[in-house]
Amino acid sequence: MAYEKELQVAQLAVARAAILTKAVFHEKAKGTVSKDDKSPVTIGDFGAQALIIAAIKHNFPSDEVVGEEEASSLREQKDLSSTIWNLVKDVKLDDPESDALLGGPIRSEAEMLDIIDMGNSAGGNKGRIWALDPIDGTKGFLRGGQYAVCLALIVDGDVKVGVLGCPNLPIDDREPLTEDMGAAASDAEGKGVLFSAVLGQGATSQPLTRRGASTDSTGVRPIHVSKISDVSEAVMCESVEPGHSSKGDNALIAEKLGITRKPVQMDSQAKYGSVARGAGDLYLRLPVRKDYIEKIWDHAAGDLIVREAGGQVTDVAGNRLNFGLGRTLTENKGVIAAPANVHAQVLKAVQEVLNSK
Ligand SMILES: Nc1ncnc2c1ncn2[C@@H]1O[C@H](COP(=O)(O)O)[C@@H](O)[C@H]1OP(=O)(O)O
Ligand SMILES: [Mg+2]
Ligand SMILES: [Mg+2]
Ligand SMILES: [Mg+2]
Repeated sequence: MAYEKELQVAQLAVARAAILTKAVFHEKAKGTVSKDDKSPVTIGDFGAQALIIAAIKHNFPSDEVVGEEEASSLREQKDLSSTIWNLVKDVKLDDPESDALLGGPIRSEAEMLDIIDMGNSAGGNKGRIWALDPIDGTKGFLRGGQYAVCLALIVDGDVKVGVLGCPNLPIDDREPLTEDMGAAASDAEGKGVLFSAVLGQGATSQPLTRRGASTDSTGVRPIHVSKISDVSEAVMCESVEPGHSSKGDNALIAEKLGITRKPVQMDSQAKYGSVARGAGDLYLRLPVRKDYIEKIWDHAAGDLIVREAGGQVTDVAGNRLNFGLGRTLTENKGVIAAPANVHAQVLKAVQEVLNSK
């Protein structure tokens, strides 16, 4: 099968990075610093980026990576850098065979910083480029909500492989979303799911932990978007952060579609995963600020996983997301993810609301 090795490496790399993010999730001090754009980054984000890029470069040395984080602030803050190194150097998968496939441990703190900076590809529509968000939903991660470790392989501008590790979502695909899902999340028993897709091969879910090359049963299940026919019964997913997408527009769209259930708010691409397995029906992300351009690492894996599960993903104009234009989605505004049979109806309602403003 095409992209078999890429999928295996991506799944194991995300699972290994999630061991680190889960450890940081339970710590009070998460080593948070503020980036130039005022958004937070933690020791978990840096550590996960190092582990995942190391695994990619070990297996596919000439591939490029568009990663969210960079190491410049760490080179100036020795304490922070050594805290991250102390976490990174000890992380390994249960299964030695799988660990070896990822190239084993990173050798030194200096090498770790250089690896983090290998996420500096400019992106584009030529060649093999991985899009990496080591922790998507950092604000949720800090708040104790949902977050996701996100990795996708883009070849000549087209997403071919997508993997989302969601440590705080239920393993069970059938568990309904609850209104407080995004608020007090945990990674206790029964939590932690890994969503995956390869273009043309469908989408799956499986438990995020206790997996590896020698595990007999990895519990891989095919997933599908919901079979909703009456859109008024839809469960809508949206961001927690009011600055990331317009809740006011979502409320007007819901009203137009006759949706009466309150939207489920959760951070990160966990929303794409939830729609892909039919736990939620719709994911709407309408811009708040006209000047914000979405980043490819915030959407590449989720876009493929939803489409391979039978959904459709477009921007507010009805165009597919274009991942071949660099590090950002310069041609797209907003995101609408929905089962294919209701997407047109939802898009129409979105456009009516936006045009009436
Ligand atoms: N103004 C904005 N509009 C839309 N998305 C944003 C905005 N500011 C930050 N983001 C990004 O939204 C993502 C989280 O989305 P959600 O709220 O749905 O979980 C984060 O990756 C975050 O980027 P960053 O990682 O730089 O904070
Ligand atoms: Mg993100
Ligand atoms: Mg991030
Ligand atoms: Mg961030």
